[in-house]
Amino acid sequence: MRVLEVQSVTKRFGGLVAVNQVSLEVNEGEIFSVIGPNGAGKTTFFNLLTGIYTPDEGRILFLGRDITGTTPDKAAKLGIGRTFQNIRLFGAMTVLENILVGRHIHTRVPYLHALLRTPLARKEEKKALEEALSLLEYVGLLHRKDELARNLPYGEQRKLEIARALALKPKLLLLDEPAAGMNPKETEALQEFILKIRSEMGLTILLIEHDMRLVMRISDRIAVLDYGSKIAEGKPEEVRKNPRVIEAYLGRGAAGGAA
Ligand SMILES: Nc1ncnc2c1ncn2[C@@H]1O[C@H](COP(=O)(O)OP(=O)(O)OP(=O)(O)O)[C@@H](O)[C@H]1O
Repeated sequence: MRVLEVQSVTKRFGGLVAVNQVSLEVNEGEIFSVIGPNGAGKTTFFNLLTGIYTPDEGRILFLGRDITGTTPDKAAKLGIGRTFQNIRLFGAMTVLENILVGRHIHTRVPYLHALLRTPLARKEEKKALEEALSLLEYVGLLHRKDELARNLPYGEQRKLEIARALALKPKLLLLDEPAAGMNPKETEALQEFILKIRSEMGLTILLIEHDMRLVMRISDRIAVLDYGSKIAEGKPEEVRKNPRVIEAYLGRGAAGGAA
């Protein structure tokens, strides 16, 4: 089944074409990576998928449904979860509270019930709490549940951010540079974690990542953006050997970043 179908999507910022007629399809269960030198348009592309930006041209279909120009809230409700390049946790809230915040859109208690703390509201709250605790246990952060998010080691903050996205029960998970700032050991653990949630939670994953080792190991397919345009797509081995991809990276020199 096709989870995501992007048809010739373009996004301009004034005279700059940040995403230029990009098309791609992602199938159920795939780990699909979007790579490219700095400024290639990767994050803008994610922002188009999650309704932060509306494309100037093109269409986006999610599970066959046209979601072009959706809002971030609706995208989340439909089943698109994401994490951000710069960790966006609520630092002054506990680990558990961060998960509960992520989950609230699935709580179906009418406002008045919540306000009056009716039995229905209390039942929903209990369910939310149980689910949050079991998610924390699943990702290995249960022992941290009462700690403030900002006091967690970096690798665990990243994990918590992913867990918060998982609390929305997404079908498609967008990870924007999850390995950024991680040491090799943390990156390896992250790799195992992504593979685990993909298979055990039946997720489809779209990944932006600069760590080429991780990308090459984990991806089923890769699309390469350069100056907003897709210049290559294929299996890791095909992309690695593609002369246009090599040129795009080498052309930017060492300052252009590794991905
Ligand atoms: N809100 C915005 N307004 C104007 N220009 C923007 C905006 N967001 C992104 N851009 C520009 O669009 C281009 C693509 O940026 P984007 O952040 O999508 O690239 P990226 O591939 O994610 O880069 P990086 O790997 O450095 O995160 C860049 O030239 C950037 O400066």
